[in-house]
Amino acid sequence: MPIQCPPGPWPCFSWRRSYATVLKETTTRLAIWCCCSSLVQGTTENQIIDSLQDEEILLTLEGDELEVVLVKIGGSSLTHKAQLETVDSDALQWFSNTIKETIHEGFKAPPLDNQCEDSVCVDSDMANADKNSAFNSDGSRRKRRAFIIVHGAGSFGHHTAKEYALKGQFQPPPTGAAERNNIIGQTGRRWTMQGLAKTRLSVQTLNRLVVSSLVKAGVNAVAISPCFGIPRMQAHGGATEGLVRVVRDTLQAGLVPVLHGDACLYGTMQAGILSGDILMEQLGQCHWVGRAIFLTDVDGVFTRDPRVDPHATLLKHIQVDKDTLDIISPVVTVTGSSHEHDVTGGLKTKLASAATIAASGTNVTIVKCGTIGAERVLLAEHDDTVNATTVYSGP
Ligand SMILES: Nc1ncnc2c1ncn2[C@@H]1O[C@H](COP(=O)(O)OP(=O)(O)OP(=O)(O)O)[C@@H](O)[C@H]1O
Ligand SMILES: C=C(C)CCOP(=O)(O)O
Repeated sequence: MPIQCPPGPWPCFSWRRSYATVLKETTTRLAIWCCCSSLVQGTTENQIIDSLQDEEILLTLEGDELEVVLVKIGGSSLTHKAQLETVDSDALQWFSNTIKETIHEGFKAPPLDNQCEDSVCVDSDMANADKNSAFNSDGSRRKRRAFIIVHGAGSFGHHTAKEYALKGQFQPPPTGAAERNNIIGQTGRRWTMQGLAKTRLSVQTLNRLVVSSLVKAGVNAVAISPCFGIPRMQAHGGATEGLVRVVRDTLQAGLVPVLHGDACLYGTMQAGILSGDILMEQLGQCHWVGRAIFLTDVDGVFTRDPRVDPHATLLKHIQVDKDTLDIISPVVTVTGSSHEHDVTGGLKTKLASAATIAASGTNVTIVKCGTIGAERVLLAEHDDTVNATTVYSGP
């Protein structure tokens, strides 16, 4: 059968970019092969097909194609940021219930009326052909929602990090002579590592609360602790391949990965803080991630910090340049977090991560946790009437 190329031109800058962009616009493998092969000179058909096989395009579960949604619940919403190690139980409950209501059944515990004996289970709803069909009534393939969850640290981490002078890191660590110049004495090193150990323990305590709440709600969630869990993950990130692989394997098994900002090594003898916003940036650029959402404690991005300037107005759309990552429009002043213990840069870091994700072709929304608007954003049912900020790349 002749292969029909979808009409171009496609916005391709490199093999990777073209691959990712086209994937988000079509789910037809042959069309992808066709577009890419006509644009990437010197790449043979076999190389392209090998590459497609290496990086499986579609994620499916129980026969359904998955729409993978990457969501970060910020520490400002999940905790009372000013009070050491205090969770906001209402926010956590809202989050777990909302995820349960919006996720594909395949990520949930089986219904109570299913019968399982010696690991062999009979699905009580198996008889319902429509419910279990991989296709919609119009013949199109069913797409069901999967979530990758990242959470911030809030008062489980930022307080301790500040006490031990651990900072958010956004660039790779210095190496060679530059690193040797930074080497601190044994006492300094021990103190820093004590800070790392305590900060990590604190945020892992929150992670356990989040995972417990999701599991209690009936969601099959598992903790993935990035530093020391993902080989070579450091305070600035930098282990994207391993991270992506673990997250993907988890989803494919029908489990919801729950990651968190973390305290990590930075170089060989230093420590620093890996913000959940950096994890969002690393995962949000994957070609199989459909959307990214930041749930925070304000309605979205304002012209200025709304906690400082009551006249600040909400920006519903922010356009970023896909090459420079600069904000094209409108004018926005972002400062760090208004919470005094924050060590990872507040909204400034979030917006930089959002710009990078948007430039890779994934739409990003920033919205207030616990609101109807947030529920609509999670369901992809929002429009301009919802108070939220969408970050997208252009022109
Ligand atoms: N232009 C702006 N628009 C909106 N919020 C802003 C702006 N400038 C600064 N902020 C501040 O950013 C804060 C949100 O960032 P913050 O890092 O605290 O969120 P978070 O992701 O929920 O927390 P965490 O980093 O602990 O996970 C808001 O409470 C607000 O005060
Ligand atoms: C302070 C720690 C341990 C992680 C910070 O992650 P963030 O709250 O997502 O910026």
